[in-house]
Amino acid sequence: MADSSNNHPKTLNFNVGVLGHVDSGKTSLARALSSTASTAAFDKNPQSRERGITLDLGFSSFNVDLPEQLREDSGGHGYDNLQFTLVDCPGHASLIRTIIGGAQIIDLMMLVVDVVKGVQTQTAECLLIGELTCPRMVVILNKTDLLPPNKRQTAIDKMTKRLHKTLENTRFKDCPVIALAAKPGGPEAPETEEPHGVPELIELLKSQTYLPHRDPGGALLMAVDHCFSIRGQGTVMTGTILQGALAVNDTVEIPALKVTKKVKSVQMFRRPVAGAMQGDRVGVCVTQFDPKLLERGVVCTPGSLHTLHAALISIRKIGYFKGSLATRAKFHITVGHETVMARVTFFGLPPGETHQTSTTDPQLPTSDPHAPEPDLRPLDTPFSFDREYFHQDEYVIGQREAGGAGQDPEQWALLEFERPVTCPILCLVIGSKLDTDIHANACRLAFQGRLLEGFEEKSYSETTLPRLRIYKTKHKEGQVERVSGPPATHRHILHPLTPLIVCTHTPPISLCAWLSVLVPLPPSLTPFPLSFLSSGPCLDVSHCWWHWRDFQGLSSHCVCAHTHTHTHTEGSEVCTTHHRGKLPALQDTYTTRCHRKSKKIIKDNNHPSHCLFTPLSSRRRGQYRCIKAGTERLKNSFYLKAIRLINSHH
Ligand SMILES: Nc1nc2c(ncn2[C@@H]2O[C@H](COP(=O)(O)OP(=O)(O)OP(=O)(O)O)[C@@H](O)[C@H]2O)c(=O)[nH]1
Repeated sequence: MADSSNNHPKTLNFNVGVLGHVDSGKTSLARALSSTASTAAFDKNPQSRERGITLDLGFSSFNVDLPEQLREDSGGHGYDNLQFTLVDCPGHASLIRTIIGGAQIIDLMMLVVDVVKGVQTQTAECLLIGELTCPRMVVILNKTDLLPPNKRQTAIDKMTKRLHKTLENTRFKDCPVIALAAKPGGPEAPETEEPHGVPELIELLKSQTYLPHRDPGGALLMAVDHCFSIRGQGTVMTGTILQGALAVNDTVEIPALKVTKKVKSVQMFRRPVAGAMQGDRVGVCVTQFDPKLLERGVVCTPGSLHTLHAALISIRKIGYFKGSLATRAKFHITVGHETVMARVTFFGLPPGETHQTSTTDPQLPTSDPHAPEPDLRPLDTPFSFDREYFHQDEYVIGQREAGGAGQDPEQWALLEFERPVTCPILCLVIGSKLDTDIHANACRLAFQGRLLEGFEEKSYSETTLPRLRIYKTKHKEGQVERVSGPPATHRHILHPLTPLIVCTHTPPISLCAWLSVLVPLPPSLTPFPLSFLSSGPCLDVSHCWWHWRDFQGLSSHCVCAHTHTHTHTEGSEVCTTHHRGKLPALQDTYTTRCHRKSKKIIKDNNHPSHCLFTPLSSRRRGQYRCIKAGTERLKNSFYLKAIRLINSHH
């Protein structure tokens, strides 16, 4: 929001992110550009902080005349001048955590490249972050003073060409590249040494500006990057308004601490204002709040943010990531303004199905209507609890060689956070492997996505998660042991000739699946009609979530089938109940087999599970190892049952 006071000119704030590899000269560049450097940006002296409401380290600004295109473009806004707020991003691993919050309000990115070293690992990562968050970019080739004067221009031209080639397949194709020296002579040079090429850069930046999308509507969301107290006034939180608006006397919430505070005053670059809106950098003064409680975080309209234990996101792999994206792997997830570890489960549409993708979701933020559209296709992908999804052991990559469009199929992921995170719905999510060696020359950013659904309850896995219907395909084969008539309980619903086929070599979970092999004998043994199989009378598929597909064949020797089953335990529970209650024949077969196998293990000293059957020293609790011992293997129903059997037979 522009300055509300009539005494001051109306200023348009334009946020410029300064990103690049470590030591490429980002801070030097921000320093060279900033005429109105805030005290917090370049002067860490606490006394200077107390002089007024200042901004956090890394934020500085400078004002210029309103460029021509904004005069024409500004419609009824009537801005008088333009303020560039520079967001100088840190290097190293902390970059990703810090920048994603800030990057969501960056209107333009300056990618700083050391002209001698060229594109380095982190340059590429910054480029990716820019692609995800920012519509425009300018590349700065810094440290040109290090090039020998006679070869300088040739080297700059060569590097510019290489960069254009690198950017060819990104949204920043044909973006401007400018060469300069932010601090000629390096650290040893005197402070008086003038930077080279800065006026040209300012002109270039002015030419690249556009009227950014600023909307005061909706709930307030402000990213706080610094918090400190001013004696006699209160506590000041400085940050950027990411969404909505803020005014003096508003009540705001600090969701991480679950407290609400009244806004006493608001300042923008040391000038008091009545209010501010999306895109503005502000200092917000509240009373009776200990600044030590909040270093970084968010402030919002009370009740507008949610604390999530898990979330469903749309997902797209970042092409440069070389590692695997496997289900159950852990990633660093940056969601909103927090980074937390989470376990990821991938899922997609059932094979052969495609989604109706909406490419114009009105809720998705777009900063610049004139900017080239990024490929947000998978991120827009709607999700519904009403349909079934297909479990994926890993992220599926599009088949480029097979003549396909080359795009990855639409897919989603379930994120289960290690600790709860507070964030808005539909916010950007970035998954990364921040523990990868920073010198490994590998991209640490693994995937991007958009948060579609959040699970706020701690017990989400029992309450809301079962609504998510993901199925797996299983292929099982078993020998037909015996074909007999149906059990008495089923006689009234089955054809008198219905056989019961008992199969061997089926582990407990699939034993449940084999219950479905209670089918009437077909006139000829193969093939089975699908519709008939999926509505088999043995199991009520609508309740137990077992379906049968592609029944491949049945003979007196071999049964072969594909099943798909939901991954939740509820499905198997129901099946087990069926199994125990209604099919004694199968139950007996399994019991006999368990007993036989456990005796074999007891005799075999070398069997890996032999130790589980060691007699206990305490005779009170049974003869063999306590079944509640809790090892991973004992959770398997075979061992539970086998030990119970052995104990009871003793
Ligand atoms: N010769 C020369 N040295 C430069 C130039 N710009 C920056 N430097 C030097 O490069 C080093 C790194 O500069 P910084 O501005 O701190 O780099 P940075 O990218 O902000 O570093 P991080 O924030 O730690 O990633 C310093 O020693 C600077 O003096 C330049 O134009 N020429």
